[in-house]
Amino acid sequence: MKAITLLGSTGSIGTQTLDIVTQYPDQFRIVGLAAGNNVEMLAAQIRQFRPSIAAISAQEKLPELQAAIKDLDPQPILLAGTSGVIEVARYGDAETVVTGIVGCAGLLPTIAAIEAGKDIALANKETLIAGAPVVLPLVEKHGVKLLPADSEHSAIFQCLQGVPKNGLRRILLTASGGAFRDWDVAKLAEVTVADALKHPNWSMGRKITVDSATLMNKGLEVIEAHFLFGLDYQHIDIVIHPQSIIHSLIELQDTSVLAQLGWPDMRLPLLYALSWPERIYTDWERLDLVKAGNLTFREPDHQKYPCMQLAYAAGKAGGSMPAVLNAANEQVVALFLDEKIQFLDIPRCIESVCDRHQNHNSSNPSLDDILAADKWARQEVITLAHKLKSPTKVIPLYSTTP
Ligand SMILES: NC(=O)c1ccc[n+]([C@@H]2O[C@H](COP(=O)([O-])OP(=O)(O)OC[C@H]3O[C@@H](n4cnc5c(N)ncnc54)[C@H](OP(=O)(O)O)[C@@H]3O)[C@@H](O)[C@H]2O)c1
Ligand SMILES: C[C@](O)(CO)[C@H](O)COP(=O)(O)O
Ligand SMILES: [Mn+2]
Repeated sequence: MKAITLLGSTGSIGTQTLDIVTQYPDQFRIVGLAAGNNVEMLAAQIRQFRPSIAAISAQEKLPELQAAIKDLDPQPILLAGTSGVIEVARYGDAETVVTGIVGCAGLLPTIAAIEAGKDIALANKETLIAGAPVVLPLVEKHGVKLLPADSEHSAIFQCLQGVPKNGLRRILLTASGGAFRDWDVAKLAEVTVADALKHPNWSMGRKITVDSATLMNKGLEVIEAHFLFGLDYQHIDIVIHPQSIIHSLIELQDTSVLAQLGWPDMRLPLLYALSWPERIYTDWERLDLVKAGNLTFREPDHQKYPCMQLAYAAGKAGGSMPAVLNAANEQVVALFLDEKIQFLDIPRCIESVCDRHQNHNSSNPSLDDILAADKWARQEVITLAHKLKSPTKVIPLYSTTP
């Protein structure tokens, strides 16, 4: 039985992971849970899965959480704040930590888990995009596995099983095209938050759904693929595939192309990240190609979606630039979701902040450099937002004293 700790248990990735644990109680057990501020759902999860330890990031919610489960015997260790989430990440006999926290808030807990010798089922892409210069050496040093749970990177990882070293020539990342894939570019100036949250194929958290709508999610996934699979950027391509049945493809040195297909269901990549190298039987709906119908493909429109090229440029720049791109995106998406800026301001703000970082890019950033770049980028976006619209709050990433 595999012992798991789940970070971000109350979110889309978190609840789908718990669906898997519920379906396979003989295969998986929960050691730790961590959430942001959804105290009701976290309390219910603690009651159902009886973890040894749990944390809620929102410090002020701890008394409410304690009260909600005070009848449980034995009591789990209950913690709060960033330090509490970090403690959960490193705690006890968990073999694998599923990283379902959204954004770079997942970075410090993921590092703690790696330093505690735990394998990582990586859903939280921002952690790798921003933190790879620190995270990848730690993965190597501690001899842990970094198992992709993002659907495209899981597809690539699945296709790579059995491929000889140096056999990989090119990665083709598929993209649904997001909420506005059939919208005329002229109409993008007037989109609402509700419009952006209407993903055509997947049900996900708010931030990533906006990222899918701007195609920044795909740009981030290009950087994620670079760090996970070691290919340079000119060998990582994007293709629009509206049906989201092919979850990505790899081209081998002999030009053969391998693909992984399935219904758009995040439980499958999550299950594989937890069961690898084994495969677990499921009674889930099996793919029916006739029912799936036509599988179509088209070139990405870089004029309509500048975020992809911004991500390629940041990835190629390397150093602390991916962290700046990611933080600027997190902050500007938060402002968009707060209806403080317009949809088309998203790429404009990100481009401006990345431009201003060019002469300050740290080529081999330390963790402190990455955290500082992240914080700087968020503040820059806030400053820009003042020029675009009314003032707003900085979206805190983390407390700087873990
Ligand atoms: N959803 C998908 O299908 C999908 C697919 C591939 C990759 N991903 C990646 O997986 C990650 C999570 O995405 P999601 O869609 O699951 O997001 P989500 O639904 O918004 O859930 C985010 C989770 O993180 C928690 N959280 C937020 N800030 C936190 C903090 N400072 N400390 C601890 N927990 C915190 C939230 O807690 P509360 O809700 O309690 O505040 C929630 O449990 C993202 O990096 C995303 O890119 C998601
Ligand atoms: C589900 C998914 O893996 C989230 O990253 C997928 O990438 C979302 O679809 P899209 O192709 O980015 O719209
Ligand atoms: Mn994805």
